[in-house]
Amino acid sequence: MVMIASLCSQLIELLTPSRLIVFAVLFTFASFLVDFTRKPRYSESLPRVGCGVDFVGTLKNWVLFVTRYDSWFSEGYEKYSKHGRAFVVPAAPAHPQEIVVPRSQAAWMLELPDRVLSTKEAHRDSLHNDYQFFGVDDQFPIQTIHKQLARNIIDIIPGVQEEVEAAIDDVFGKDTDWKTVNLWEAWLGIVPRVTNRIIVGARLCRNKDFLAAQVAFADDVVRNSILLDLVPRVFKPIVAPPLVALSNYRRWRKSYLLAKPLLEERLAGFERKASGDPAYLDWQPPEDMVTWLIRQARAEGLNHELNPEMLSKRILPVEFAAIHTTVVTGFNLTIDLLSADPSLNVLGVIREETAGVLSEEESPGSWSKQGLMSLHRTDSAIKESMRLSTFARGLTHRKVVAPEGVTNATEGWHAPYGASLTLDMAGIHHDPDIYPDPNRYDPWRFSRQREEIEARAREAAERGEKIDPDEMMRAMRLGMVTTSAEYLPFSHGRHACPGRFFVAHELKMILAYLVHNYEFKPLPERPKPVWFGHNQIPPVKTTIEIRRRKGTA
Ligand code: HEM
Repeated sequence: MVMIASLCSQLIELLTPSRLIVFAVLFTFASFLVDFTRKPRYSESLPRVGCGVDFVGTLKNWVLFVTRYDSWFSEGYEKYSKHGRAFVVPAAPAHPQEIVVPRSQAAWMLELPDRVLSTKEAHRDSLHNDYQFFGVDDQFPIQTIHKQLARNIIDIIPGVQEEVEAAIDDVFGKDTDWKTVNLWEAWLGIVPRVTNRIIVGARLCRNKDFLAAQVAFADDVVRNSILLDLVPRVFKPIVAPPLVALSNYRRWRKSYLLAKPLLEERLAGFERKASGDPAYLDWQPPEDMVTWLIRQARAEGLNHELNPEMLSKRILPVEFAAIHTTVVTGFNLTIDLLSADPSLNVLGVIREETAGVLSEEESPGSWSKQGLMSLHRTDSAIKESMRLSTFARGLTHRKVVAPEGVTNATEGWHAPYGASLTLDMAGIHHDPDIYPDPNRYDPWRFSRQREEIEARAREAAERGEKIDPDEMMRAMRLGMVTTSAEYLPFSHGRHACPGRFFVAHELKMILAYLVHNYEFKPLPERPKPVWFGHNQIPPVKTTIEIRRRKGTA
């Protein structure tokens, strides 16, 4: 006993604060090394960018990843991707390095089945889903959006238009004097509300506390992902739970309590209608994601899905996928439009096009799907901004989940289980061989091509001829919702964003309402974003000068 006590006191004497610090640093370093040895190893034949693969090079890569990631990609794009070769780019310390697949092999990558290359597992690793979304699998709500959103788009347009107009009036006001507005905050005032119109419906989408909790949850997911990327894998089960409990859990709980009455009411409505309650025979639930989730769970007999708590957790991944992506897209679009070449009169052209179509709608002033789809120039201005102003280096990530790995037959390299594959969206979008003058915002880049093909078709028709059907097909494929290996903001292939049809309508309605009801002062130059690892931090302090047009209030 005496011996143990004396050993303990000797130990305590040894543990000075400086020794404790050294011990913590060594332990963290050793953990990174253990992580490193467990990471997938790539073929020697794959070229690499960054500071090298030896010990010192790896350490440098981990540190410089934050500031050099974008330039490493650019270097690799020029040296390898443009020549149809894959290359390896360093990643954050806790992640395997990424194999950047060239555009010429995008089809190969995207057509491999999910049991070989998984989107779900790639997102799970990058967002640390198991911790951040409370271990609730995200595939059920993702399937709901895939199956239901595009199918219901015609029915949701009137509600979305109503919400767009009310949100913009609230954010920018009806005062006809010039005022200065923070642009990021403005988009945060519009998008979460409009998006939630299709997630939780008209009542809750206007509840400011509910929206604030959802936005804060999404912010926390992003921040925690960045932090957890820097933590060695062995520490994650220790670090992640308190981090998530302190932030994500609190936000979710707040949004859950606010949504609970609505969710209970909706669940009861379905129950009572199904049980033949006479008061509910004519009851029709609003078409929103809550309804779609309940319908899908009932159809599949998934009773554990049918409670308010689960429903409120199910909407979290969709809120996350939908809100910040749309906010940053709308934000970039506004600064691209306001810093565009004034001689193009972009806002004037959009005003003219949207006014023309809106006045010819079956119910003038109310958008229809057909009307929105015929806004070719407005579509082009948005699409061009999404091409130019990429907010991440790439958005298409896949993880190798086949135990035997995957072999690329074209080049002969092998990617083992756990390897990470990605497409270089920013490299492709800024390649002059694909998009001439790629760094210029050319709002009519896509509509010009469409109009040229349509003009040729008209001239051919006048001569009693037809143009090549492939040409007409090409014109139809120039819209912003058509994805391809050359246009990747919504990714491409079977996991391409299922929200893009809604986003296209939403952004066009927002833009139309803004240009009809407000005037803007141009920006002298486009504010610049900053790269942080694979993401861009938008210039969120940007302000714009805006005033309500007289006679529109
Ligand atoms: C401008 C706004 C948006 C952009 C740029 C965007 C982009 C993307 C991208 C790049 C992906 C990844 C696809 C892949 O891994 O291959 C994705 C997935 C997804 N997005 Fe969007 N998104 C936007 C808005 C939305 C909205 C509004 C919703 C829902 C209302 C939504 C729902 C989803 C879902 C559910 C997935 C997962 C698809 C799957 O894994 O199969 N997104 N989005």
